[in-house]
Amino acid sequence: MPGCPALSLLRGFLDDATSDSLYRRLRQEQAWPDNHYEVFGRRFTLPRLQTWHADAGIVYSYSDNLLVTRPWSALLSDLRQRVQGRLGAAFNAVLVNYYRDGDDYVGWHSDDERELGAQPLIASLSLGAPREFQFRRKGEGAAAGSVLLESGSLLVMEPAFQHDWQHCVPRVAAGEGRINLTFRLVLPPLVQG
Ligand SMILES: O=C(O)CCC(=O)C(=O)O
Ligand SMILES: [Fe+2]
Repeated sequence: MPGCPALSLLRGFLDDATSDSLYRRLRQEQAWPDNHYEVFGRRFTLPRLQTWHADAGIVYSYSDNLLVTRPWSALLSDLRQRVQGRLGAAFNAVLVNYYRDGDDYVGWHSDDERELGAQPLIASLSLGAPREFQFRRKGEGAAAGSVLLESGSLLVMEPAFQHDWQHCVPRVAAGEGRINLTFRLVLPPLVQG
């Protein structure tokens, strides 16, 4: 992708009708939790709704601190199959983000928790309203570039992306609802580096 060799975008990974119906079903079926959390005795509000689903036995510090691990629904399993089939990669967990409107966002971060290992491949499926995804090199202040994530697109974050770059989905005026699913492979404790 222009501006970032560690990102590639598969536009139209799912067609519009499929993406639209998946967005509606997920929005209804996910049993979204409240976005107020207490971590280490401090309350905070997450600026979006989230659910975390993983294979049995998977332990992830991020989810431990914040989220209950849920099983895979039939719908989520089906999406995992499709993404795995397309990329020829295995995933054992998915973080589902629901941006209710343009006020919901995710700030600058890398998905570089140690449970993902040194070479984390992360596949990110977007459904619903398009949102801008920005990226910058670690240690730099300004975005180096951005990409519009449209419904049905699959953004592939190559391993180097989490190592060298940060990303965010900023607030936007008058934005509509969007759901994003990031498929991850959480490594068992013994092989964490
Ligand atoms: O919503 C997106 O496109 C990105 C979500 C994200 O960065 C994450 O879940 O770690
Ligand atoms: Fe992320």
